[in-house]
Amino acid sequence: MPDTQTHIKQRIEQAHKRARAWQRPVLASYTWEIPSFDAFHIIQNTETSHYYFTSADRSLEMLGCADALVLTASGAERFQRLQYDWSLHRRDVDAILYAFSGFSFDTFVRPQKNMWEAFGEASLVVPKFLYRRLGDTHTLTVSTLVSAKQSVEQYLIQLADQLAQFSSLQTPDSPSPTYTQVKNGVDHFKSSFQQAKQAIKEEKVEKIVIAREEIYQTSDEAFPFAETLRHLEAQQLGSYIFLYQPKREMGFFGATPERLVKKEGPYIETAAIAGTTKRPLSEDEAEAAKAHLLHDQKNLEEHDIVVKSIKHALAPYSATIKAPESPRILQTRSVYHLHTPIQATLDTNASLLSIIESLHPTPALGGYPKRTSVRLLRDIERFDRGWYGSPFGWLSTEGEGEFVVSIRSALVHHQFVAMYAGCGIVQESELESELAETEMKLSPIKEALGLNRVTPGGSPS
Ligand SMILES: C=C(O[C@H]1C=CC=C(C(=O)O)[C@@H]1O)C(=O)O
Repeated sequence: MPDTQTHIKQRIEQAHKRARAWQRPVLASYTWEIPSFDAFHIIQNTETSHYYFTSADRSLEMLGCADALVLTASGAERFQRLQYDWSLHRRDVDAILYAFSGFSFDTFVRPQKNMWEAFGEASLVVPKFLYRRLGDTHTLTVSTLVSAKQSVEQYLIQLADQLAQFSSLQTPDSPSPTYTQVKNGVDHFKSSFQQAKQAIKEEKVEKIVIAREEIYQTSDEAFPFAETLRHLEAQQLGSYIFLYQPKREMGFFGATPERLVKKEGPYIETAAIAGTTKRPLSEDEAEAAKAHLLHDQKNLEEHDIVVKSIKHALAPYSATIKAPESPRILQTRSVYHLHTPIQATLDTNASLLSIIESLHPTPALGGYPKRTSVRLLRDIERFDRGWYGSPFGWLSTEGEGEFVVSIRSALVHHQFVAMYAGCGIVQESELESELAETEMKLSPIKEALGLNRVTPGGSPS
């Protein structure tokens, strides 16, 4: 690929000159079209960090490998800090560049050590190698942070070596660990439920979303990330599939139906997804189950709080906000949700990250009112949510991007896998049905690990 090499060299030379002049490292990047590519094959066969995102309709797929630039931030200002640092770096490149980004649910630091320690409170990564498929167009972007301390030739040799490795990958057997449950989280959930109901009774909150953490120990040090994601992608149609794996032995992944926000120019698309019922096994019962959910007062109330709160969060930025009067049904493989798509047109040049800051957590994951419910959750829940229920997605140097709410997800930490599911609690909620709902919500991940086989209710539309 002589042309590609020449282009990469030119970009690195240019960045090198700037790095000398500006006395700081400068990003260099080059993108070219490549043939179609199996992202999971790369995840399985490389020891680097991996970042993965595919849209619910599978029209967009992104895989990042290794890190060119990692920005982190913490504390209450984490969204603005990350935005500020990103805006400095994004001026370095003349081409469009993409980054993966994820956040913790809360910035409250629990005193005890926990499995989420390596993830931090806010992170943005420009991968060294980014494979991106949009429709039928496949591209590879190579990015590197160039400093004046190293020569242009050294950068070129490193990149060429790494690229060569990708084209000569062996296919080792995928690990197939067995899993032993070490925590089912049921007792904690029951206690959270009682406390949530009490807080609602005392009118501290109208709604609060409590979560359950279930943990397994694996028999094998190597977790089968690629195989698990391949399963989720094939089975959880209509859900976004994501992975943030900073190290071989640590990764957070999931298959979420919930878009937090997509931004294209001034156009914002988001959605309220709250209110759930089991998807029946037979298609004959499907219509009755949908009709019941669409008219169930408890679920409608839970949902309505989310719609109102999202509209309220978007109002300061928006010229128009559009949403249907009543919710529709969103179906996943195991559940039906109440779903209201919401569109807004921005009348400010607010960044994607500041919109995310305003939205997160919506009452689909936190509660209403937002601050009180997040504060209450710190006392109620006795585990760290980490990145569960948080914004995860991609953004470009042009300010566009798409973030999901990272539910139906699991954390791999060495030989442990922690999976998470939550439920919105309102005044009418009942313990047994909420507990059953957490089971339904855990089932996609469990199924992907082979922990239980859920009979499919058909394919989602
Ligand atoms: C908190 C979760 O789901 C949220 C999203 C959709 C429906 C929900 C519900 O009906 O309670 C939850 O608000 C989860 O899956 O862990």
